[in-house]
Amino acid sequence: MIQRAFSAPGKALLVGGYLVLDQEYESYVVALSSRMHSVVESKPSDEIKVKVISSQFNNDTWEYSILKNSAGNLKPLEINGLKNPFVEKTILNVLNFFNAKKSNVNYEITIKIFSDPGFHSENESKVMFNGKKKFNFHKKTITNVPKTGLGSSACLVTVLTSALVSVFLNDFNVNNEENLSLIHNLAQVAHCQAQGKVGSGFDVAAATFGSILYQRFSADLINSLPSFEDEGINYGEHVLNLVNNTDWHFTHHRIQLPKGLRLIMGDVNTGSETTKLVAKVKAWYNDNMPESLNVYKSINDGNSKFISSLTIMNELAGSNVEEYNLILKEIEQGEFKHKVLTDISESILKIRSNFRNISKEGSVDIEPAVQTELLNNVIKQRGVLTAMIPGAGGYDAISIIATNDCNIKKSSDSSFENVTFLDLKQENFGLLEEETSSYDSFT
Ligand SMILES: Nc1ncnc2c1ncn2[C@@H]1O[C@H](COP(=O)(O)OP(=O)(O)O)[C@@H](O)[C@H]1O
Ligand SMILES: C[C@@](O)(CCOP(=O)(O)OP(=O)(O)O)CC(=O)O
Repeated sequence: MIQRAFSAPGKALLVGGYLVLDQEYESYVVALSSRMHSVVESKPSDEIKVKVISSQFNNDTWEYSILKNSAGNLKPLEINGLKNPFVEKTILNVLNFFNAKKSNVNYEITIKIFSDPGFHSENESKVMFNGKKKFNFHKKTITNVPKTGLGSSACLVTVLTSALVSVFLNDFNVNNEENLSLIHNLAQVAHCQAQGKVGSGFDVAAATFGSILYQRFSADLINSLPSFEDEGINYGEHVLNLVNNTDWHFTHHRIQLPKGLRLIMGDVNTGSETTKLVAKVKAWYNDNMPESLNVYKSINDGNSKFISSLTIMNELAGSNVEEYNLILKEIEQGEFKHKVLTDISESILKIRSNFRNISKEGSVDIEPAVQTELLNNVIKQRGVLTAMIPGAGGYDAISIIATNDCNIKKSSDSSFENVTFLDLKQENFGLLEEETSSYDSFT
């Protein structure tokens, strides 16, 4: 019996919301310290069986036997009729990929999934700690526990893909770029199919590669895959070709917040539906061409200035410690004189004001008035460099970049009453291999 374990981080899109859906624009994606985990056990067998257990959610279990159709494709069938499209599409793509590679896929595989507290509401959950890791156990099934918006499905698909790949690829190594790219490509395909749409994929990219500057792949890559059910199609061959032999032309440059700064995430708790927001913004964009293109260009100018200013800060932290410490002091004192600080703060204000215009013109709550008021109060606090609504915006969350010593979390300001500051930090790395013993005693 072989055992291995993997983990992948959640995400926050600090700049690049909506624009990242277009291949032309660059976005700044931060990986977060909340991780999803998979622990995989496998043994050779006469038939393929895959069991996925998510014991934190009322012992949710999905058990698949595999059917071979007339074209030789492998189709997972949940034996109790239970549905988890993310699990099913992951199994389907990984199995058919390795089947097309002529690898032996005859294994009995059991994968346990664990998810760090940040992904779901902690209400009514019971905390279990085994001395190494802490997980919340809920009385409800996964679909009935409210999410916080860190991208649970992308992390699930990424760690599940890694668990399965590690069974079929003996020397699978998360530090090998080629292996990482295999996980990324397979996970993007499965995630898009399970979601029923091709999003920008920044969440799967962050789960795999960590904090990155991200520019998307072309949606056509995934849209051009034939349907699994198409007659006479060898689906695995197509996946193999797409995943292994196609250049995806996407960017994932590693980034890191400048030294002395940290990310604070505030959960606002009401929630918004990304799909509806995206549909409204697309409608606004198309109805308002060519002015809408100018608005996007203006947002992109803000995004680029934000990104290049953080690069300048990172460089200064290495090359001129004295000047850098003065910059940090200016943030602490709330008096921005250095150009890099005024550039960062102005770039985010510019992005926000453009999104407020889109919100008004397109009747879409990207930065609703309550969030504007909240962010305006946040950026007045000492130690705060800037703050924004991450991702699609709406009523979900706010992100704050602040100094390590900033104590906004302890502020008694009544405008922060409805904000829950999450116990999270920025994380550099994406997919990691973990010690299997870290999960001992969790069932
Ligand atoms: N810990 C988990 N165990 C099993 N399935 C999970 C887990 N976390 C997420 N999922 C799957 O992902 C789905 C949520 O995906 P989605 O609605 O896209 O939310 P998110 O924005 O968090 O990715 C769940 O309904 C379930 O199918
Ligand atoms: C609008 C977007 O560009 C960003 C959405 O970011 P969120 O972090 O809000 O995402 P979800 O987890 O999917 O709700 C859509 C996209 O890039 O797919």
